[in-house]
Amino acid sequence: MNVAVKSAEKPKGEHKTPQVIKKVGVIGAGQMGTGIAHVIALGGYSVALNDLKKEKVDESVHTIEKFMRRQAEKGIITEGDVKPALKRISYAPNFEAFADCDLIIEAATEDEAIKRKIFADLCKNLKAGTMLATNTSSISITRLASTTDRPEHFIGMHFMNPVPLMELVELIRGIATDDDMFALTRTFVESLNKKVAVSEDFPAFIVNRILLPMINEAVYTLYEGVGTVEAIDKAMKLGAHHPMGPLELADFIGLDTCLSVMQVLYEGLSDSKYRPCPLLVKYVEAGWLGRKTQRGFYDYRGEKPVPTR
Ligand SMILES: CC(=O)CC(=O)SCCNC(=O)CCNC(=O)[C@H](O)C(C)(C)COP(=O)(O)OP(=O)(O)OC[C@H]1O[C@@H](n2cnc3c(N)ncnc32)[C@H](O)[C@@H]1OP(=O)(O)O
Ligand SMILES: NC(=O)C1=CN([C@@H]2O[C@H](COP(=O)(O)OP(=O)(O)OC[C@H]3O[C@@H](n4cnc5c(N)ncnc54)[C@H](OP(=O)(O)O)[C@@H]3O)[C@@H](O)[C@H]2O)C=CC1
Repeated sequence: MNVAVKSAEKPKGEHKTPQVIKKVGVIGAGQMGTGIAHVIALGGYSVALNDLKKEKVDESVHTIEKFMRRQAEKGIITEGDVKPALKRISYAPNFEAFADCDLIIEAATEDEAIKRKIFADLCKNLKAGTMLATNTSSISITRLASTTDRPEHFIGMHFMNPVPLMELVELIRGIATDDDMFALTRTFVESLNKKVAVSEDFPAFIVNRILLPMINEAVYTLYEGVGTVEAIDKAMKLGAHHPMGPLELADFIGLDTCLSVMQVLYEGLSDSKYRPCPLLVKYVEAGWLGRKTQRGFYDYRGEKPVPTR
């Protein structure tokens, strides 16, 4: 489905918001870029998926196919939806491949330097009306927008993990994001059957301002010996009805991402309550990043996950 909204006539020379989104570029084929490409392709849009290595994109498309077939088996989508959706996903070997995109969603590593470099390199390859979005969990939209030639057409579009199952997308306007852009991206997100929550552009927005300090507190609970990994996750699943324990969730998100978000909160709000737990730092420094490296608070290399502490 292509999304169109009436956009007010722009004075000549300004970047004109395109009135129709047909093709979307996605930068980063990790767990989030993979999920974002999945739902956008199913939404009827063409998707150009880029990562540093082609193998990552190949792996991503394989994962998308696996989960789409599962969704079809369960009747969430039809068998007939799968092939056309997969056909709409192409490999973007470089940013030139985004020249005909109407929207680019950046979903690379949660590292401001990486994101700034991506946006600085990206814009010269794009047509005037192409809009930009970032899936960042926490970093200032206003600051990232300032690295581009189109801050008025830049927005935070924060999908939740796992993207195909989570209904929410947080929309975060930078100080310059214009009304047309906001309206168009809201319509686009809703065309993916997602629900929007609007956050102001402050560190970690709404979800992660609340969720990540809870996860960090769970790591402190482990660090101080209040409970074991197993006890902490069991307590919160059975005691607070969380679908995943906080440490299991941290492994699912990625401990590097969790640490990055806590650092953004700590630096951005200058409050010691956001100090990342030293044990979280240790796990990241060890390269034990959770599911994506097969080891974090749990070891995933065997039959079932085994606590590592
Ligand atoms: C840093 C940030 O910004 C962090 C954020 O994203 S904030 C949001 C963080 N995320 C959460 O809090 C998620 C918490 N966890 C949950 O809600 C649930 O455990 C869950 C939705 C992830 C899984 O649901 P579940 O009921 O436990 O069952 P589960 O079996 O794991 O998955 C249900 C189905 O979804 C499918 N599924 C799982 N992951 C999938 C994926 N990535 N893509 C597509 N389908 C998927 C599976 O196929 C599964 O079906 P089958 O088992 O029949 O194949
Ligand atoms: N994980 C989560 O639960 C959620 C994460 N987010 C956000 O989404 C973004 C991605 O997170 P996630 O998918 O978990 O991270 P991953 O580490 O799973 O994936 C990031 C991908 O981006 C690639 N990458 C790094 N630099 C570049 C570049 N310059 N150009 C293209 N690709 C690049 C990485 O490659 P390589 O590994 O080779 O460096 C990796 O494949 C982050 O901003 C994160 O905060 C948002 C919601 C939830």
